[in-house]
Amino acid sequence: MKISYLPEVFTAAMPVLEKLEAAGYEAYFVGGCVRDLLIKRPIHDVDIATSAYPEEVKQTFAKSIDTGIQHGTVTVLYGGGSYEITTFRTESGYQDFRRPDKVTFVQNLDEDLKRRDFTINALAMNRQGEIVDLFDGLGDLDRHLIKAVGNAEERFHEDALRMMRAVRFMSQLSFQLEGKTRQAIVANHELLSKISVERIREEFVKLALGPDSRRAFREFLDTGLSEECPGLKGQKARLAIFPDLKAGPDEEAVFWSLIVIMLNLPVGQIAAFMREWKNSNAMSQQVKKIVAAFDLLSQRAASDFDLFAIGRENLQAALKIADLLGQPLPGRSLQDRYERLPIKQSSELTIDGQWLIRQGIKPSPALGQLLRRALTGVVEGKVDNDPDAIAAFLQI
Ligand SMILES: Nc1ccn([C@@H]2O[C@H](COP(=O)(O)OP(=O)(O)OP(=O)(O)O)[C@@H](O)[C@H]2O)c(=O)n1
Ligand SMILES: [Mg+2]
Repeated sequence: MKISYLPEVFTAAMPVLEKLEAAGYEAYFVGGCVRDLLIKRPIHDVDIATSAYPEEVKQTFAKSIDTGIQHGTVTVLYGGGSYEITTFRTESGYQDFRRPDKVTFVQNLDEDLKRRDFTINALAMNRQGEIVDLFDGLGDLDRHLIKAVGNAEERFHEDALRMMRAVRFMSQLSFQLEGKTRQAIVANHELLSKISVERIREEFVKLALGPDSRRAFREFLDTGLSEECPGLKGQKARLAIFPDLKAGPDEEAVFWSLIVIMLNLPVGQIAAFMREWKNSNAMSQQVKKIVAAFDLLSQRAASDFDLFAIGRENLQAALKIADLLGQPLPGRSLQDRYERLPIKQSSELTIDGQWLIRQGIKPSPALGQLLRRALTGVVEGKVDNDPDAIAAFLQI
């Protein structure tokens, strides 16, 4: 198979392949970029595999960075682009199910492709646009299958994260798991516990935000993978709501909030759960606010001040969650009410503490209460946002 028309990301990278070939080495585009080209997905970056050793790659180009030189990867800066160039390699050892004990460089592309995870990711393309397909990755692209290269058990023992990658690709590509690959995940799901949470999280979030996340999440539960994830052990029944959502989440904060809501976590446990997953404090704070907003809106009629305190973005996220869960909330009218609020931020209030002091109020808890009354009054439309009107309203 030969591709006649190549997108710009590839043509821009051609001189890199040419330079390596001119220096006497073999060089190919490999992995996700070739897969995405063939199924017409947007391509973010291209990866290059070569017979040149890292030192030789560095000698071929003027500018390079040792990004992962111990694994054979050099990042080359060329013609305004940046390219990861990895020496053909095979890996051996894998005592810990995540990193090869040693990387062995090999002299041909075939050996390199053999140790890759899935057939659809084990494709290479040369400078002429010819596809190298040793494991019928093209057939699996047609059949919409995620299938391990060679023996699935071996591939998952080499790197257990690949089991998460399998369900992540299901979601992103709307593919199915091939039978033996699926069986190998079921049989080996416990190996995932050896993998760092950061790496698992990255795949989990990609799964959640992919177009087919609900079906992929079902497999994440059914294969046992969820049992190896922070805070999800023994929670299959609760998480089983996810595949029945009206649609998948389209934002990370909405996704984590949904998980927290499905798990029915008390407010006090949200931060610890988010930390276990190595989420940022900012994400954790955002999720806490969205979940609190969702709880409030589900439990009682929100006042204008409630809406003000929730804020536009968290309101939208909470309403989105209610919609995905099929819990009817009067979303439109709540949003309309929010948009009609006289002010959206405390800073928009025309008075502040200093102003109250100038009116003769002493710095004290009472001053704070006055300020709060002024803010509530303005937000709820009981008084105009004007110092004179507020002074009369507060009777000062
Ligand atoms: N655990 C892994 C990770 C990666 N790879 C190989 O390395 C390539 C590049 O990896 P990566 O960029 O992580 O994944 P992509 O398949 O390119 O997917 P994405 O579009 O998310 O980058 C993969 O296609 C695959 O051939 C692998 O065999 N095993
Ligand atoms: Mg990639």
